[in-house]
Amino acid sequence: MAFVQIRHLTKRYGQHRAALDDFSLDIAANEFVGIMGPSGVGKSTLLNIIATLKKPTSGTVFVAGQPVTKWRDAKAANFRRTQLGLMIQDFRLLPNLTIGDNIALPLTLLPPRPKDLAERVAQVATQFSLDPLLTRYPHQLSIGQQQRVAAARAIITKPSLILADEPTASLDSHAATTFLQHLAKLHHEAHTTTILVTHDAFTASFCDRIVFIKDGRFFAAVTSKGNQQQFFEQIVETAAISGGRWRDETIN
Ligand SMILES: Nc1ncnc2c1ncn2[C@@H]1O[C@H](COP(=O)(O)OP(=O)(O)OP(=O)(O)O)[C@@H](O)[C@H]1O
Repeated sequence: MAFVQIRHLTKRYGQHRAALDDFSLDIAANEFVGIMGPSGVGKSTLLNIIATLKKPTSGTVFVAGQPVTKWRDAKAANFRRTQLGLMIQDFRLLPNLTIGDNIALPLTLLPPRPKDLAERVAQVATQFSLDPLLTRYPHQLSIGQQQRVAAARAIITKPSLILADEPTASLDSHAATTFLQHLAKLHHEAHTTTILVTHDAFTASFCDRIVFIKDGRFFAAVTSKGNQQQFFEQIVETAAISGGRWRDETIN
């Protein structure tokens, strides 16, 4: 059984055309899937529904066989806290906490405080090359470093599912590459399942499979055969035939 089963999802905002229109997809355990498509086709809506932050108009998302989109608030909140690692563009570190304390936050907000907290902070800091920065404060870090702190914070709970929405959008190409290398390495070491939304073909080339959405529906999928450059070219070609209004930097 697929780890994430997306079944006939439709989402309407008011009277507008459906943002998602009977969208279905299976994602295997330990798969690293990218969701791509032109602006406004429903990518963020899809991720927010999987994250239980938005309710679908109809359809269901199952995670590990559980109908998470049917759950009420408290159960959904518990799912987000214990199972999900959310990486979003607007990551908000707390300015008055050190980097170490920011990373530890998901484990210190509610008691009990894990006995191995320091080890866990050290471990995720190493995964994102943040070891020398743990006693600094957010304003002393570059945006790329801050984004890696947010990623470390997202994975310290050992989530089974990582959802990332344009996590490299505010980074320059060097910082974005570093971030994606860390994410891909983490993905393969920790055996998580990752769904990443992006409009950028280079970012997408770090994934195992790319699913293209068009007008709220499945359009196409391409799978990596191991060569990142070839996969990148395949992604660019599929993006080009999918049409729509892509952001400028997608296909260059
Ligand atoms: N809260 C909302 N209220 C009304 N319409 C919305 C809302 N959120 C999204 N939409 C509309 O739903 C459609 C899909 O939006 P969504 O943000 O999911 O697309 P996207 O593919 O992530 O776009 P982008 O790449 O530009 O971020 C768009 O037409 C958008 O205007």
